[in-house]
Amino acid sequence: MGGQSGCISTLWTGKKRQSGRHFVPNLTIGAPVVSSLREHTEAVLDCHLMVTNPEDYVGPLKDAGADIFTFHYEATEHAEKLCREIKDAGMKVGIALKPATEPDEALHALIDAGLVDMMLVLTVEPGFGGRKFQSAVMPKVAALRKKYPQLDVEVDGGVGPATIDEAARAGANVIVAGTAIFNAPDPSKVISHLRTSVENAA
Ligand SMILES: O=C(CO)[C@@H](O)[C@H](O)COP(=O)(O)O
Repeated sequence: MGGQSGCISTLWTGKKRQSGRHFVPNLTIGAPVVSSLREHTEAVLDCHLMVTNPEDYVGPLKDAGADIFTFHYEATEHAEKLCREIKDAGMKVGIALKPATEPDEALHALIDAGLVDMMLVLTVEPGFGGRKFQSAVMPKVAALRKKYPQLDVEVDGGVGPATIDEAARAGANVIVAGTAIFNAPDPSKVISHLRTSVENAA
């Protein structure tokens, strides 16, 4: 979505990494799957880590070929150090916020310092696909877009044809969608719909 910033509108079918360690109740994929995917695609591998100690995964995901390492702001006491480690490893930094987490002064300082490439605003409680989009989170998206026109702002959770316009109007330029795409009779049609909505909101 160009929006105020001219950001390139894109729709990444990012790889979700919901490895356990108690941040979310379910285990899904890990670095070995990312590494296998890397061998077959040039696509952006945007790895959203829903893990308790994200610091432990910088090396494994770097070695696996991840492009974006997105960790949960709630899952570490050392966000600045982790941002620097991710960048030193040659990956982009994403910071994810659960619906109830608002950006605080420390997070704004990280973004202002240029340590954050993307903010992931979850519109569902993390862990499982197919949950209902929480419109109440949109003001957080809009505030981030207003304050940081150049920043990639990603929305994830319950995004589909019925909710994409709301997310795009709020300022999201990176969209994560699972159920809406994988359950669709024609997934490519849904992807085009999502991409068009983001581009039109620019
Ligand atoms: O994994 C999460 C959040 O933890 C899900 O939000 C998926 O990333 C997308 O799922 P859908 O809501 O699009 O089915």
